Amino acid sequence: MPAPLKVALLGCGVVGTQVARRLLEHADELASRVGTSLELVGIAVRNATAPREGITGTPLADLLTDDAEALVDGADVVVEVMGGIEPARTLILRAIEGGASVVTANKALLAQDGPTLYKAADTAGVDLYFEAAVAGAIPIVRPVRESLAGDQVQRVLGIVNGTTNYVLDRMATEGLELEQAVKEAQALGYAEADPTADVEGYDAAAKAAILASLAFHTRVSIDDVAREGISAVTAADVQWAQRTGHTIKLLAIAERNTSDGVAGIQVRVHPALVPDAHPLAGVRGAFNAVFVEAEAAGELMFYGRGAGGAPTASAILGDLVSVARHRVLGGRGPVESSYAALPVLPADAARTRFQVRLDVDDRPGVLAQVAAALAEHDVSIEAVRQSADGHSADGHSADGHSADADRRDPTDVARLLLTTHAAPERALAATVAALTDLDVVRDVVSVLRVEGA
Ligand SMILES: NC(=O)c1ccc[n+]([C@@H]2O[C@H](COP(=O)([O-])OP(=O)(O)OC[C@H]3O[C@@H](n4cnc5c(N)ncnc54)[C@H](O)[C@@H]3O)[C@@H](O)[C@H]2O)c1
Ligand SMILES: N[C@@H](CCO)C(=O)O
Ligand code: NA
Repeated sequence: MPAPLKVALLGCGVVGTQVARRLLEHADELASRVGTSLELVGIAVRNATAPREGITGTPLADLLTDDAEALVDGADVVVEVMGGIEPARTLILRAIEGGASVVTANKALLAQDGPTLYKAADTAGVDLYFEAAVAGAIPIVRPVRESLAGDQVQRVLGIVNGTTNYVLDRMATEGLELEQAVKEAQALGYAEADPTADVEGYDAAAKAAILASLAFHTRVSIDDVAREGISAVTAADVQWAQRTGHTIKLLAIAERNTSDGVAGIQVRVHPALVPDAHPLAGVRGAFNAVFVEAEAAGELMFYGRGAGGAPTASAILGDLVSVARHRVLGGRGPVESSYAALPVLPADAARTRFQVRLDVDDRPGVLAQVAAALAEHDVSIEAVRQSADGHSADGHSADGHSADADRRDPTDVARLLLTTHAAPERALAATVAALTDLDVVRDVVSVLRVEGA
């Protein structure tokens, strides 16, 4: 057998602990798969003497060090699971320049500065692998980067944040308001104490940028992603979605599109109504799924656990075996593919269907005025549903935050639910402004995009 490969682990938190344990527990099998043994030479942490569950009292404790730089120097493979931009970026670049291959789970860094890492890896002739950075355990980076390398991806629709999927699922199944569901997610350890990165869609936007770069052979950074989180989604939105045969999901969307004659791509993250018949609607709890539409392959769906120590470690160790095999047998994995350099089109040019809920005066001619406002902006109505007095059939208030409407005589209020045909986002924004200005419209209660239809 060739000489053992020296593996340096940066970070020993949720993911790092599981990577270290599995490296130790499955050492013999991993050696057989790689063609030589993987020797964990050290684990860099902030405080090497602090007690750690799963590490203290095991042989792994002796490997802890707070000198990450010294650990990186001399390693054959560096596994970065510390997270954050710095010092992760500097350490990864140091590893690459020293000739080590790198495996990272760091979506934030890749979405902000991926090209710098790719370029360094290319110059040094080493591998940069990152399966764990998108949708944890689910193989999606490799399928898009390799299995679909001969196809033309048209669209990627992903549920790539487990925390928000759990929150929306609890709102749908238990009728919880967002705040209660987020508290539950925190109690279960899905959401952080500060849930902003998940709830406001930043985590999903980083993953969307990475997926879009791979799918469309184009550099896409997190700054190119139009982002809207789930903080405005109410229990009433979720109930109305259910009544119309939809489920609300936070989607990461990357698609080919044309705007003003320019062919490019659009990348966005926002809550959307997904028809119950679509496979993404059935993704429950904290699970993730990525739905890919490709020219020749057709529709594909990748499903599984997008987070958690052991599932994420599975993706890391798969990458580790791959890059280690390259060091044993020669050769390299894929390098950055950004030849297409497609323009990232403005977010307001995206074409989608919309569902708009309105409280209007319940009297003759109102529907005609509403329809005229849509027609004026070239937005075509697919369906209209009306319920009198703003209350749902089951007798509960269907809105919950329209204080103005509640103060008026409820008998002269009608709730309209309009579904549009596909329309450009900017036309819809203009339509909503026009509807808000109409005297007969009391409140535009919610506007939600419909995807996957
Ligand atoms: N937790 C998940 O389910 C999950 C899923 C997919 C990807 N990821 C990614 O994996 C990475 C790690 O996530 P985690 O949940 O294990 O994080 P964590 O906070 O549990 O662990 C981070 C570890 O890195 C160490 N660390 C941080 N800064 C350091 C520094 N400056 N010097 C030395 N050590 C330092 C900490 O001591 C800790 O051991 C992140 O990039 C995250 O986005 C996590
Ligand atoms: N916080 C992420 C997991 C790490 O990407 C999620 O909820 O899916
Ligand atoms: Na993955």
